[in-house]
Amino acid sequence: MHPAIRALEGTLIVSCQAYPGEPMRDPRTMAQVAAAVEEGGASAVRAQGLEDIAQVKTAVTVPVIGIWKDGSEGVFITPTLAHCRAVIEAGADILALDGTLRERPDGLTFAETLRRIRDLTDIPVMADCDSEESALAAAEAGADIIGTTLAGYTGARPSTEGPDLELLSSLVAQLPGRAVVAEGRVHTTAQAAACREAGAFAVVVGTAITHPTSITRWFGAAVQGA
Ligand SMILES: CC(=O)N[C@H](C=O)[C@@H](O)[C@H](O)[C@H](O)COP(=O)(O)O
Repeated sequence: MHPAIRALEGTLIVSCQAYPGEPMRDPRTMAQVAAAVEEGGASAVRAQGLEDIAQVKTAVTVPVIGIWKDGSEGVFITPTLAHCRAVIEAGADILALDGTLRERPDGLTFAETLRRIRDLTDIPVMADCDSEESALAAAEAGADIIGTTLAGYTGARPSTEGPDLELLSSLVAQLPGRAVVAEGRVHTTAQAAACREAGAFAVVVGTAITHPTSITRWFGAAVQGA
């Protein structure tokens, strides 16, 4: 296992993202958020977009997992080899990309994309998967981190209330010694602990830590519903 990945075992990774048109959508803001979660003990941060990656890199000492979301439908998380190259050039320490079996805009498979990335650099790669099939294929192709990031977002798996623990447990059992990371809908500390109990190598939390609009809505609904 890559030493940078080994260091993440048993830790919390925090995703720092703001969405198009939102008040916090500013690379400087995301860099401050990233610095704040580092102070809280995040072992790595996940940043979206080339400017955010570059700014976040200046604000933290922990590894930056870089993605580039292009669009919001189909394959949109670092969807092509060109996006991968740009994320690497922006300074990401770990490259994350769509790890599903869906057709990609440039026609390459995940495995072909990974092979081309390996020709360029040996930085670790995280596959954002949506199912058992895609995760096993990404592992076979040599991804350093297998994430459950897209489970519940592509139709391959139902969207569970919290993290997809069934998928997580199954991957942990089938991929011993590999970094199977829980990501997606981890909204409470209990759910984060449940992911570790299910064998997650590490846990990524985004919305519940770094997206105040969503968190406010959750609390607002609780207050109004009480
Ligand atoms: C499906 C998709 O586009 N997921 C994205 C991936 O980077 C982000 O929007 C999520 O916030 C991230 O995965 C963390 O998940 P959560 O915010 O649920 O803790």
